[in-house]
Amino acid sequence: MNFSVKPMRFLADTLAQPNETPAREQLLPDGTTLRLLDTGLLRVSPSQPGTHRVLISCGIHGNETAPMEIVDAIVGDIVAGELTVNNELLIVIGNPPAAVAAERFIEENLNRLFSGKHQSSRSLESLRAAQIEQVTEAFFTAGDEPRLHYDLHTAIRGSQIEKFAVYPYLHSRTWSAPQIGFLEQCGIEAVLFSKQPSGTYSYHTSHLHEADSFTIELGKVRQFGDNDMTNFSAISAGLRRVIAGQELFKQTPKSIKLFAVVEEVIKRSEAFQLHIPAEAKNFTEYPKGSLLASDEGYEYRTQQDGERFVFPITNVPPGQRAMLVVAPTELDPID
Ligand SMILES: O=C(O)CCC(=O)N[C@@H](CCC(=O)O)C(=O)O
Ligand SMILES: [Zn+2]
Repeated sequence: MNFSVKPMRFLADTLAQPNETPAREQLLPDGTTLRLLDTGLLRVSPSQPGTHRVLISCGIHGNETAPMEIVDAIVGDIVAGELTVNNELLIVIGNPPAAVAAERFIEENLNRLFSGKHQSSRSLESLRAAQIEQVTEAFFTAGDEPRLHYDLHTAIRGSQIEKFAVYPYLHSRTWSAPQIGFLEQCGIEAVLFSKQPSGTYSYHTSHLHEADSFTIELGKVRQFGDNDMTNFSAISAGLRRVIAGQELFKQTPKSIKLFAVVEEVIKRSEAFQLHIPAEAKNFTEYPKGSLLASDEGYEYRTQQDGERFVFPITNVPPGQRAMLVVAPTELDPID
């Protein structure tokens, strides 16, 4: 272990050595310890135990740069002594080689490989998913505090609702009104409730570790340096409150929009087609009976007025999700 006093530059160091960053440790004057476990995997421990164990991840898709810049600014402030850490923290930059290549992934989509789905291949992303699962398990099982996971992303398309969260499928657990209230304070305008298990990182931590977990979409994908960081002040401030132990999760949701996923459209074959304009934005609304997607022996037509599409994509292997269809839901998270 290298105990060098050279201050950590988390994102720059990660991108400089995306396949192998030497482990190192840095002790701050207030007793906080930063331990770089491996490339893009940083554990931060306060000198006193906190109330929560907090996982913040970004760069699960390498071209989603704004989340990495948000997280890097947070780490920079911790290192500079400008943000006090009062909760155990794990920070993950998911796919550094893809970030260097400015690509969503190198061999396959990392965010389809969690919950053991990485076992069926030996791709770079499969090995990384296995490593991230191990580090996550060690982090969450090291204490009994409630577990939180915010997985930050940006979207391929523009969106009528720019900032939204995906609540992973909860099985028999119920959603957390204080968490949705917190997300609303962070500038998140809508929450989508998933209806089935998936290979995403947020589903993995939610299901296996019973964390309050979310995929958080913060706007459109842009290159490093092209992000308007003022656009992320509410989420940055919220995450900083959580890290500093100042967030009490007392806020109930007020006007955040809620959507249920009514259909997860899977690409079945190379005949798969989307029937939506290339420039149409996420959350575009369609009347009942509209054809949104077709494939061999399959059509998806909207089942009710007001259904909207999210994350449409044709360029995925057969068997993978090609689109979500969502509809406003009556669920009242304040109950
Ligand atoms: O814009 C897109 O099409 C994809 C943006 C993105 O990466 N979204 C996540 C959502 C994960 C979830 O459903 O929780 C993904 O597709 O992995
Ligand atoms: Zn993403």
